[in-house]
Amino acid sequence: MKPAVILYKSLPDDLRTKLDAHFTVTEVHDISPETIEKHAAQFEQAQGLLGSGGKVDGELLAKMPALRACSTVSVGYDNFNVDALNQRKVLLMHTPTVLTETVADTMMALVLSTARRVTELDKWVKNGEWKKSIGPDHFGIDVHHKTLGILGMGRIGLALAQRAHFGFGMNILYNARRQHEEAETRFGARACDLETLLKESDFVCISLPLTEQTHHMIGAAQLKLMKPSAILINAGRGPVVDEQALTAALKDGTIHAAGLDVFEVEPVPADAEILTLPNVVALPHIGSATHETRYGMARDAVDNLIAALSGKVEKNCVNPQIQG
Ligand SMILES: NC(=O)C1=CN([C@@H]2O[C@H](COP(=O)(O)OP(=O)(O)OC[C@H]3O[C@@H](n4cnc5c(N)ncnc54)[C@H](O)[C@@H]3O)[C@@H](O)[C@H]2O)C=CC1
Ligand SMILES: O=C(O)C(=O)CO
Repeated sequence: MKPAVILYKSLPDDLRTKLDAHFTVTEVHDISPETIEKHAAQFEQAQGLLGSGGKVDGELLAKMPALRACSTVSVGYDNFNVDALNQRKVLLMHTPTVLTETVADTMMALVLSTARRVTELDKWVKNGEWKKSIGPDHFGIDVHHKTLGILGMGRIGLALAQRAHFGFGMNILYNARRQHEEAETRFGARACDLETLLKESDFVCISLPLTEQTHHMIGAAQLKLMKPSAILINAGRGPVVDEQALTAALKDGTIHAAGLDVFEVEPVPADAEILTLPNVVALPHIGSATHETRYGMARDAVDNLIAALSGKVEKNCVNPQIQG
């Protein structure tokens, strides 16, 4: 008999066919309390869980006694209680690598669009405001040869450094818990403490995971250390930045602008004050959202679940140590 699996994200047809070939699949809209109640028997029998978003915690695990593996269609896994999974010996699979370059592209897009006021001036032209050549009120600031500081020098941070250094001749600073030899050799990146990075960077770029340590790592005190001309880019997770403090800093000129792909609450409420600020470029968490990359993530998530439930895990596992 094929193992039972709960799918909570729709998949391209060919990948769904592949999943069906290996498992008995119950597709649900999400993993909300309503869905769990409605499909209680399927959740109870499921050995696998595949999807993205939604909390996977002790409460859910209690309703899934047969669960052996979770496969998230994401690299970030802050919505999973990894300790609870470890206790239950449930494997957690994710999709690093496949999305790295695309997310770095998105971060570079935020760097360019904030510095050169792309979205603001696009609206200005479309609203018929272009009556003569623009003056200093509408000028942007240069990106090339400036200093870009990276918080989270992992896969995405490294891909961003490559673009910034080779594409735009930028100096790279980074703050990390360990020295990153590859970044230093390839891009001349300089390791520094958080305070130095904030003080010296023209662009502070966040590609950090959300953890207890990174929650509100950037608040009012840190924003005050930044140059008034500096721009903050966040494509890691919203709660790494105290959004209230950021809103205040953007309003009073503590910093120049922000480019945000992630927010403390997602979807960000339409009436959030931060969305009213002209010096904010806001994206709806689309860091990895290209046709090619989203397909690659879904493909890897399917392969990851097949590997995990057949005892053949070789890569993409967050907690491989739990295997017997
Ligand atoms: N906006 C979007 O659509 C996307 C957002 N992400 C976010 O980006 C994050 C990073 O992804 P990857 O680069 O693939 O992960 P990674 O694990 O390769 O890189 C994360 C880096 O952050 C560092 N780090 C963690 N805690 C730290 C701390 N307290 N202080 C300093 N450095 C710390 C790690 O040592 C690591 O080098 C994901 O966890 C996810 O939250 C990822 C993909 C898409
Ligand atoms: O992969 C992730 O962590 C995302 O945020 C979406 O691509």
